[in-house]
Amino acid sequence: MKCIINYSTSCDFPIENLPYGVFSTKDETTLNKFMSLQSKAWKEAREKIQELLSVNSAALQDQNIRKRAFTPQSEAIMHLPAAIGDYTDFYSSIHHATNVGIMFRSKENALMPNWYLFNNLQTHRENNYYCRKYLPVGYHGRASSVVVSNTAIKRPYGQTLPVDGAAPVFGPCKLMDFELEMAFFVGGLPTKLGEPVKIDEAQDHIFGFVIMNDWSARDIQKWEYVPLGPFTSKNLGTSISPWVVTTLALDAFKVENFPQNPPPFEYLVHDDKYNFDINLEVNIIPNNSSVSTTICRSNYKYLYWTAKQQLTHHTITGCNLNPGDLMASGTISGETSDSFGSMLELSWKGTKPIKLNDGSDRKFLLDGDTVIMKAYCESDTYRIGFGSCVGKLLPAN
Ligand SMILES: O=C(O)/C=C/C(=O)CC(=O)CC(=O)O
Ligand SMILES: [Ca+2]
Ligand SMILES: [Mg+2]
Repeated sequence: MKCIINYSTSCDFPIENLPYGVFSTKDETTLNKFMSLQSKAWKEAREKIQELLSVNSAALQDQNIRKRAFTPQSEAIMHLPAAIGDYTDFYSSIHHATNVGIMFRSKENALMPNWYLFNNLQTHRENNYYCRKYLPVGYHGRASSVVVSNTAIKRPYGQTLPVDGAAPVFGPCKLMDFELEMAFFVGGLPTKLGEPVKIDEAQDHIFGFVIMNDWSARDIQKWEYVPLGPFTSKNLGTSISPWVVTTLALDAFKVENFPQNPPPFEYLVHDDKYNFDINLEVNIIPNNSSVSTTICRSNYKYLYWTAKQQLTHHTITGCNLNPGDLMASGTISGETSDSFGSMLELSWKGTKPIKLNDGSDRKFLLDGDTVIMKAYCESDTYRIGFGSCVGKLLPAN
């Protein structure tokens, strides 16, 4: 496909991508209505826009029409792509779940039996194909605190337990972290309460993906999470990138699913590929510095559970979905230490400081740090980028 607009091969948004977003010079305030159309309409819109943008199309040859049709990116102020009614965060990377479990609990109790049932004392890495993994663990997050990229995040106050067995203290979070995630927007007609979405229909409700930073206050989390899971440690702000890259654009980058052998319960089984080869990276720029350091390189394909399985499991009890709902993958860590998707794991609870290119080091985030997450797929001929998800950490009040 050749586009009417010139761009370099490293451009995130070629004609094969066509992400959707909302910016303030337009009348459209959210994409919920468009997301609520059914998947054949998403396909039709994409094909029409691709046709209009291709070099052979007559429609945009007229300079006046072009002026009306395009807004320079520099003049557009990006907003959240949708009014997010509900937001859920999964926990679908087995590497992340194991690492956090070891640090929050112990090696023996790292994963709960619902995530992973140990058959013997082997680790999951030795025993990966022989043990049972039951369900995509998740928690209902706080939709009101999801913000668009470039919104600053304030270090929160909270209760923490500095010494096991001693009394908790109240003060600013000392172990501020990011979580490298991707999230998908739910699309299609709203579903009805009491009517689960079948695994074969799940793809019709997955509109497209964004990059997500689930900012996490680790010391607050460790004290508060038992037994209902994370609460205030995760509602201080969750950042997403503004452009929703459609599942149609990602189709060319499908790869094998993570092996699930023996298979999960029938309602979660699907044979088709629904995993994506999306390169992910996290960069940190310290306060008053221009020196960026890439501290993590990971990939969406390391996730154990697919987005279809997440969505189907979410609705198995009859929970209803609305277009514009957001479902996040959970932190995406690979097996190797350079692919861990959080500071908690990269610095192994602060025991292994991370060297930055400006000479400083980090155990957790410092005030003024800017966290920049990027995601892209690459083929020989083009690149499907997600842009970036950026946030600066401000000091506590
Ligand atoms: O208690 C634990 O094992 C950890 C829970 C989380 O950190 C929740 C979370 O946000 C999951 C994730 O991003 O993978
Ligand atoms: Ca998370
Ligand atoms: Mg959050």
